[in-house]
Amino acid sequence: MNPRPDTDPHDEPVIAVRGLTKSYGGRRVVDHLDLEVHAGEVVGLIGANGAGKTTSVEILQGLRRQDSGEARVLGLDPHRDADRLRQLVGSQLQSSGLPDRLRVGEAVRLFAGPRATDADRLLEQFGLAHRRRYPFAGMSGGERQRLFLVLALLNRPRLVVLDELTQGLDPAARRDVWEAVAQLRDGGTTVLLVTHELAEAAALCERVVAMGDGRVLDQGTPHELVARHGGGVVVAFTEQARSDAERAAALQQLNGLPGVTGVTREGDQLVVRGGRAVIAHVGAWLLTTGRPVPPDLRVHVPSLEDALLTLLDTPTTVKDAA
Ligand SMILES: Nc1ncnc2c1ncn2[C@@H]1O[C@H](COP(=O)(O)OP(=O)(O)OP(=O)(O)O)[C@@H](O)[C@H]1O
Repeated sequence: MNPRPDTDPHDEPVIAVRGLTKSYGGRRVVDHLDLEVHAGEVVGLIGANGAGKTTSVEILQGLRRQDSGEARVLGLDPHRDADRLRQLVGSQLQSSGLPDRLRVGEAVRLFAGPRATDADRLLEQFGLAHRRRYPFAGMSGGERQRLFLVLALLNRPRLVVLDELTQGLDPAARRDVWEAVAQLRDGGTTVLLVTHELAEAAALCERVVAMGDGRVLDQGTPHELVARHGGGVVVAFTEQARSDAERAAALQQLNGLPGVTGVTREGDQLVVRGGRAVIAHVGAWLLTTGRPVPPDLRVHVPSLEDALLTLLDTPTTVKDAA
């Protein structure tokens, strides 16, 4: 990742949330949430449906009010200072829409405030310069999302909030939008990204906050979360041993390989678990012992999805609103 020149560790956080709580009809959906985002960070908020991500982000944007706890955005109160914050925060909300007949150029003029940057440059940057005269209805899903990004960035925001940016996009359009967010990240913009796409969080975010039941379950770099909760690497294959003795010897040898934390037999398969090095060592073992590469050789490297599933599986206590 590129250095973030405007990041000063002594700066007040761009987002500072302490003990944030919100209930709907007696059910607590945000439960003493603590969250900090610093200048220049790209932070991903992930979690199951109903974890409270959107509610939290809407409180930060002054669209809802918390029951208790403190939220500061750029040192301001999102509810009391909503007007000032609107100038400073660029938002792309979950169900963004524009009138069908509104053209790209018109949308940009409509949304431009006193702090607006060069819209032509932004349209160019996000590959929409040739679409200026297009109506919203005529744009593809990817183009629409890129237009929302342009509109979110138009007034030179100090924070950009993106909620389900790539929902419903095909893989190519998603890639385009990811690239656009990577440009923001590399330009030093502070981004809070709410997403279900864990590959998106892993690709774009330097820090990921996993939420469940309105609380932070854990946070860290994608790599840290995978290391803590993803479970180890698994290498599985059918061992073609000719005798019980040969099978037992194979098991013992595999158990002794560097980084191996366990070898189990599952049906005909041997399942070797451990750190990443296990992939290389099992491969080397197969070759040096003169074995052919097993046709069913399978390697599973844990992902952010594995980590989140483990985190969400961790039992939480049932709670009622106070
Ligand atoms: N206005 C509302 N009135 C009542 N319940 C609500 C309201 N808004 C949200 N909820 C409920 O609060 C819970 C948290 O919703 P929220 O949208 O914040 O979660 P989320 O993590 O963003 O979920 P998703 O990933 O599905 O968008 C959900 O159970 C939702 O149904």
